[in-house]
Order: sequence, then structure tokens, then C-alpha cells
Amino acid sequence: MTEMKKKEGLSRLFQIAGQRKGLLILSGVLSAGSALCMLTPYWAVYEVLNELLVNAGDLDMVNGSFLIHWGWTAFAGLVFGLLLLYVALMASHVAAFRILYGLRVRLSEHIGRLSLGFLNGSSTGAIKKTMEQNIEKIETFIAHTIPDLVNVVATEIFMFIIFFSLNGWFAAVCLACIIMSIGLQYVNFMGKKAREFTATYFDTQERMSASAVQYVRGMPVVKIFGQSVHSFRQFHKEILGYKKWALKVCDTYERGFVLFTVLLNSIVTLVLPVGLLLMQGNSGNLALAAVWLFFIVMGPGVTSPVYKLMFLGGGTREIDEGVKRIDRIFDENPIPEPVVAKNPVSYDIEFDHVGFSYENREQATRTEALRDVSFVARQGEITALVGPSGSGKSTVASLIPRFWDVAEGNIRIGGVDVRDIANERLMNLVSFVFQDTFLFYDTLYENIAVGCPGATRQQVEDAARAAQCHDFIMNLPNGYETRIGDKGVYLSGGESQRICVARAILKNAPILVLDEATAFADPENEYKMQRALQHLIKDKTVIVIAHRLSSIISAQQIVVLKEGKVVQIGTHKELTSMSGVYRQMWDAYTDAFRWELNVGNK
Ligand SMILES: Nc1ncnc2c1ncn2[C@@H]1O[C@H](COP(=O)(O)OP(=O)(O)OP(=O)(O)O)[C@@H](O)[C@H]1O
Repeated sequence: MTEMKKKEGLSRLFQIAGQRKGLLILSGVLSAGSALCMLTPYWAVYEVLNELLVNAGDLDMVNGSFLIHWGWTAFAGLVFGLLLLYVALMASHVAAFRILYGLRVRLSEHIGRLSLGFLNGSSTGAIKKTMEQNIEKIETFIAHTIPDLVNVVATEIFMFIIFFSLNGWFAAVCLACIIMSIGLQYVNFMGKKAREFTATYFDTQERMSASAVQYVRGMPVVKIFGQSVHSFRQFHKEILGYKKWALKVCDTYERGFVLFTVLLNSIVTLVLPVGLLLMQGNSGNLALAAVWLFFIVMGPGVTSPVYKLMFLGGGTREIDEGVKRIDRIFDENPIPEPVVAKNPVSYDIEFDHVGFSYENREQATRTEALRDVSFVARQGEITALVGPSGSGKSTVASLIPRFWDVAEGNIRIGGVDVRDIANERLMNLVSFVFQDTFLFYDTLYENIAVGCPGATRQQVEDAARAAQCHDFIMNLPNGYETRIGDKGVYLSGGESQRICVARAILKNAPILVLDEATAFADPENEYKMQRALQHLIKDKTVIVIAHRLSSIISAQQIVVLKEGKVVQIGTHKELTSMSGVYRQMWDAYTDAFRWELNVGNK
């Protein structure tokens, strides 16, 4: 892989395509053969013109069967050419889909080895786009662009062989037109400045579509907060920005493009005077006249492959960008597996002087999230993490299953550093109920059963009962077989979260991390869920991140974080009996509660 990553642009694309060299060479050869066959009509036109001109004085002398023979030859050439092209495209498609399959498998395997932090972050949208669209673009390159490219180049080469074999002067005029126009396009589009220019143009285009999406998506917020003018102003600004660059691009490339088109279409204009000059001393030369006529009729034919070449070039740039994004994921380092894996037998979690910073590679910055964090979460106890927003609670929880690796200190499970536990084993040790629930597009049964693939139906239903979701599932039209998202079946935030809790209950891992797990529940369900959790957490190491302090009063230990540091540790009783961050939070919480009651009593 390392060797592969060094290449960029077209050479990188050809390197990927090279994985199925045999099929692609076959496709190229067939495509070139098809180009050759497709030129038979040109040859036929020349032969027919020649026959007609030679016998122009007495058309009765024209050999009719000769003309019909060439007519059939042209037809056969076309049919055979199309047939070859069909087989060539079949070969290139087979190659493309095999390469795509291999790439997707390798990418999936690689993503499977990456840290969960990378996957859980904002990059998931980009990964999805890479897996779907960017890989699809490679299909376009291998299945279409390569055979097209071979076809276009072969057509040009064969055409010029025919042209030069007929007449060097006329052929040279056509060749000069083509070389000059391609050169002009190259200067127009390939210069460094032009590339930067195009990049800015694409950026403004992307910003405009992003802004449009935001405008539409944020419509409820925009309406409720009366921000329509401001929000539309932003969208309007992006449209104007795009317009400015679109006009600039048109203005800049206009002259060059016009010149390119004029030059390409000037073949006949140049062939005519050259023919006149050649015919001057040779007015009776009918063979030369036939050739001249041939160039007048067929000369412009060499230009269409050039146009095709130009569009192929434009498409290749976009594919190249897609490959860069694929390589960016391959560049992401997998989570290192321990050389000698150790297996913890007890499940106390110990944070020992842990320090951690989030890294933003694009902007080359770091955000320190945790500093010198030390505490022990004991097995069979609930450890609650509390603290103001941004104090690092979620970060502490995510470091346990190695979403990221610590920068300083150690995290140990049963005395074993998490980095010394095999990744799969670590994943089996920890159940995580996230703040943002995730349900698969599948039945509710499968959504719960995913927690423990070998579970029986009874176990799945028991888990659902414990998480207080059995009743609402049974009220749905197809019960456990209801598919989420189908026929307008959607679950509320609380219901989705309970499905995730059921999944965690079924997994029955010795370590349970609950990130705001009961946040969406109404008081009655919260009580029921608390009871279910009580049952679930027996003998387990439980870490709860909670904002509603009432839900963690009974926790055996509360770790209070502030600005990434542990500022207090104790039980609710101990922490409320002393001044400090927790007391302030508790006072604020109970004040808010009293305020709510007072308002409610009025
Ligand atoms: N993926 C990330 N990339 C960069 N910085 C991050 C990332 N996630 C969190 N942070 C930063 O790390 C710090 C701690 O965030 P964290 O989410 O752990 O806090 P929290 O206490 O869980 O907050 P909240 O209660 O609001 O969920 C914050 O300053 C936050 O901005």
C-alpha cells in the first residue's frame, strides 16, 4: 500500500486500473480494432469518389458492382467495429467491477481497523461519499474513459495514416490544425494559474450547494427564530460569489475556447486553398482531385475525436479528486494491535494521569481535552461523570474502548492497559449507549439482536422488556418485524434510545458506558429504565454521563470534571456537603427545579 500511495493524478488512476492489466489490455486492443474498423466507411468514400471522378466524363463507365462492394464493405466495417467495441466495453466493465469490488473490500477492511473516533467524528459523511460515489467514479474511468481514450487516440492515428498515405500536404494541414488547437487548450486549462482558478470556481460551486442544503435543512429553525432574511442573505451571498466566478471563468476561457473551436473547424477552409495551389499546375489530375474532394468531405472527421478527448480530460480531473479522497482514508493509520495481547479477568477501570488532545490535521491544531485525569471506576459500582458542557465527560468515556488513544498516562481495565488488549476483545468488553442513537434500516428485532448475534428470540424479547420497549414494539403494526423508516414508521427519541439500551442489555458486556442514556425518557419511563438498568448493571463497571443530577444521586462515585481536569471525587452526599463545582451545579439544578415548580403553581 505504501508504494501505491506515492503516485498521484493519472498515474495513480492507471496504477489502480493496472490491477486487472490483462482484461484492460484486451479491452484496449479491441477498442483500437474497433476504431480501425469504423474507419472503413472513410476508405469506402475515397474509393467511391475516385471511381466517380475518374469516370466523370462518362458516368456509364462507372463500375456499379465496385460501388456496391464498397458500400457493403463500409457497412460490414461499421458492424464489426461496433461488435468489437461491445466486447471491449464488456472486458473493461468486468475489469472495472472486479477492481471496484477489491477496492471496496480493502477499504472496508481498512476502515474496520481504524479508530472509532475517526469513524464516529464528522468524517462519516465523507467516508460514505467515498465508499459510494468516489469509488463509482473509478468505474467510469476504467470502464469508459480508458477504452474511449484508446479509441480516440487509435482513431486519430489510423485516420492520419490514411490521410498521409493519400496526400502529405492535405494531411499536414489537418495535423497542424489539430496540434495547434490541442496546444491552445493545454495552455488554456493546464497552467498553474488556470488550475488554481478552476479550484476556486469549484469551491464556490461547493459552497453554494452547501449553503442551499443548509438553507433548506435549517428551515424550521430559520422560521421559528425569524431568521429568514439573514439565512437567505448567506445563501444569496454564495450565489453571487458563484456568479462572479462563473462569469470570470467564462471571460477568461472565452477567447481561448473560441480560438480552439475556430481552429478545429478551419480544416476545410485551409484544405481548400492548399488544394487550389496543388491543382494549379495539375488541373487534369483527377486522382488528386478525388483526394482533394475526400479531404473536403472527410477532413472535419478528425476533429470530433479531439472534442471527445477534451471532455475526457475534464472528467479525469474529477475522478482524480475522488481517488485522492480514497487515498486519504487509506492514509489513516489503523489502531495498533498489541504484539502480545493480554486478557483482563476483572473489570475495574483505572485512569492514571491521562492526558488527551484532539488533533485537527487540516488546520494543524490541537485542542486539549483532558489533563492529568486520574480516578478508578470499580466493578459493581456506578461511576458518574459530571461537569459543565465541554468539560471532557464524553472524551473520558470514549477513551475506554479506544475511540482514540491517550497521549499521556494509561487507562487500565483489570490492571491491563487497554492498548494491550486485542481490539476485538476490547469491543466485546464494552457496551456503549450513545447520546446520539443509531438504528439500522432493518427490523426492530434485528436492531436489538445485533447486540448479541447468537441470541435466542426469548433473550431478545427479555432485553426489550428490561429496556421498557416491549410494549410499544407490540403496538406497532408488525411488532418486532417492523422495519424502521418503512411506511412512515419512525420512533421517538426516547423509544430509539430504549432500543439501544435493549441492545446493550442483550450484549451483556462487563463494562457499560451510558452517555445520557435516559435523557429522552419521560419521568415514568425514566423510572422504569432506571430499574431496568439497576438489574443490568449488577456486577458490572458502569460509567454514566449525566446532566440531570437527580439520576445519579445514588451513584457510588461521582467524578466532577472541569476544563478537562478532575476537580472533585466523592458521593452525592459528600460533594453536596462541601463547597465546589458539584455544589454549585447541584444548587443551580435544584433552583431550576424549584423555579419550574413555582411557575407551574402560578
Ligand atoms: N472530535 C473533536 N474534535 C475536536 N475537539 C473536540 C472533539 N470532541 C470534543 N472536542 C472538544 O473537547 C472538549 C471536551 O469535549 P467533550 O465532548 O468531551 O465534553 P463534554 O463534557 O462531554 O461536553 P457536553 O456535556 O457538552 O457533551 C471540548 O472543548 C470540545 O470542544
